[in-house]
Amino acid sequence: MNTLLVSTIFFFLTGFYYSLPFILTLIGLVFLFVVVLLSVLLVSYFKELMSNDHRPPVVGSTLTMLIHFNHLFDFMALTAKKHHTFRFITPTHSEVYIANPVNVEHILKSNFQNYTKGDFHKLIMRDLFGNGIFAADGDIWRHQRKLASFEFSTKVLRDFSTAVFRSNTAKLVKKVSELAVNKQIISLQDLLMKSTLDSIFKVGFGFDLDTLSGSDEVSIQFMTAFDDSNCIIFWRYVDLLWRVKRYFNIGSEATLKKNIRVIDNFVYELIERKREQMKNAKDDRDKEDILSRFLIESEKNPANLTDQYLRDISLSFIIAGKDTSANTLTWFFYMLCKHTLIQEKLALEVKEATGAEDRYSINEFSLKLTEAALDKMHYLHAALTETLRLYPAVPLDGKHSEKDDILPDGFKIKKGDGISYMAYPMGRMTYIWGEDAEEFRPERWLHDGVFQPESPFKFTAFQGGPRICLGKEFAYRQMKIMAAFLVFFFKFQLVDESKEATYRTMFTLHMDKGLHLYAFPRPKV
Ligand code: HEM
Repeated sequence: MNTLLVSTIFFFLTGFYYSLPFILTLIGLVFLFVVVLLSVLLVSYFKELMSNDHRPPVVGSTLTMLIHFNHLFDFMALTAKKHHTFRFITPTHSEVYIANPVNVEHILKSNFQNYTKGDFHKLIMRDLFGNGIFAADGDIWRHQRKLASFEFSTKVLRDFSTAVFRSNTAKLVKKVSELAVNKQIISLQDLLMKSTLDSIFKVGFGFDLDTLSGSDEVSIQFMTAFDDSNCIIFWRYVDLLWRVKRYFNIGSEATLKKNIRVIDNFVYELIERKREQMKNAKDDRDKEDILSRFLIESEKNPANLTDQYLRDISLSFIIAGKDTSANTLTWFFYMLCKHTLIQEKLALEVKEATGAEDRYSINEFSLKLTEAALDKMHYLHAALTETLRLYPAVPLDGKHSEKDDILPDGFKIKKGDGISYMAYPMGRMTYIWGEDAEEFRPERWLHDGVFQPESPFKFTAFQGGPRICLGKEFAYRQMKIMAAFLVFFFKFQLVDESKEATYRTMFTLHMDKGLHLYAFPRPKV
């Protein structure tokens, strides 16, 4: 395609093939095409703008989102304080945003069948996610949901993943310890991302990646390509020209294509390696990792579980398991540095629940961090949940309306509208959480010291209804193990206490430029 473009420009510039009248006619035709296209878009824009018969108020267009892109979730929060339901107009349809829990329950549960991922989201996500569960509807979604639900409910996976979390967190503690002893700055988000990637690889695919040690160049390349793709794919929501750029393979789309090649090579090789490993160990087929189980399934049903489909499923697990938990823990430690009393309270709870003594080594502590001890840590559970209320790992979540509908608050939804519930803004609404909505206060989740869950349509970090997150329990277990280890061994302090952290706008709530801390080993007696 690039060759065609270059030769066309060359011919234009040299006039080698075309005469002047021909070129002028061609330019005229292109101009006419652009004018017709713009007119069609403008007409549909104004038609949408005028259709305010019980339609949610219009607060802007794609251009508004583009202008506020770098602080998009805060801009949405500010808008949601004025309007609980509102919309933006894009050249092709309206994008409705909702913050009212009753509306959220309606789209996620009561009228679930009307609110799908839809072609608009699927088209944007397809290059990275393919037919993976995050970008799937209907039978494809049901198939993966069924397979994955079964996996997540097995005791084998539970025991195996707990062991993996413990051993990978022990490695993380050693790494932080080395940096702390030398009084070096710790880039915690980076370390957390590497540690959760190592864990999801072991649990998902049965391989040791060890990105934490930084020795595996290929996996670091994969991780970078993956993070950048996540950003570029999200950028497509405000980039009206992404399809043109993709067609001509230029700009961000050319970068995305390169990144996806890196990702694909990595994942296909992984599938191949796993197949080889399983062939060589025919008698040992009772594997704990998720990919082995999907591969066994694919042998029974090769037409349905192709390599491409296995790639899509595998990638969905990586994105689900890596970014969400690591990002949440990053904001959690940021909050602990801002609220040192809470940090101390947590360290005390971990000590009491495990019965561990200050002088314990990493291995001794690990043995004490049993399931029963984790279950006793209500304050830790509340602090992680409070982090997710204010900094949900998935800050906005988009659906598509299949038919005309009316929301419980009376606003009309048209067939083809996009509709997103806003987890990040919702955490900041006084009409949902009370006057102290913007304060970090784990106590709001406790009654007599016992954690009290909230409705998933009010606390939307894990979504709700039939598509509620499948990894919720898995994620809490991992985050509790990692947090308990780290607060038991270290006290954390921000390198620059005057700076307010912010996010990089993408699918997951990634802290912009990372989290830089000092860690001080807790005194050993
Ligand atoms: C703090 C951690 C996590 C948060 C906040 C979180 C949040 C979410 C959210 C908001 C969704 C809905 C996404 C959508 O449909 O657009 C989701 C779906 C999902 N999550 Fe999680 N997640 C977390 C961790 C995990 C982990 C560790 C796993 C698995 C290893 C996981 C597996 C899944 C799967 C498979 C779905 C798709 C469910 C479906 O569409 O039926 N999640 N998660």
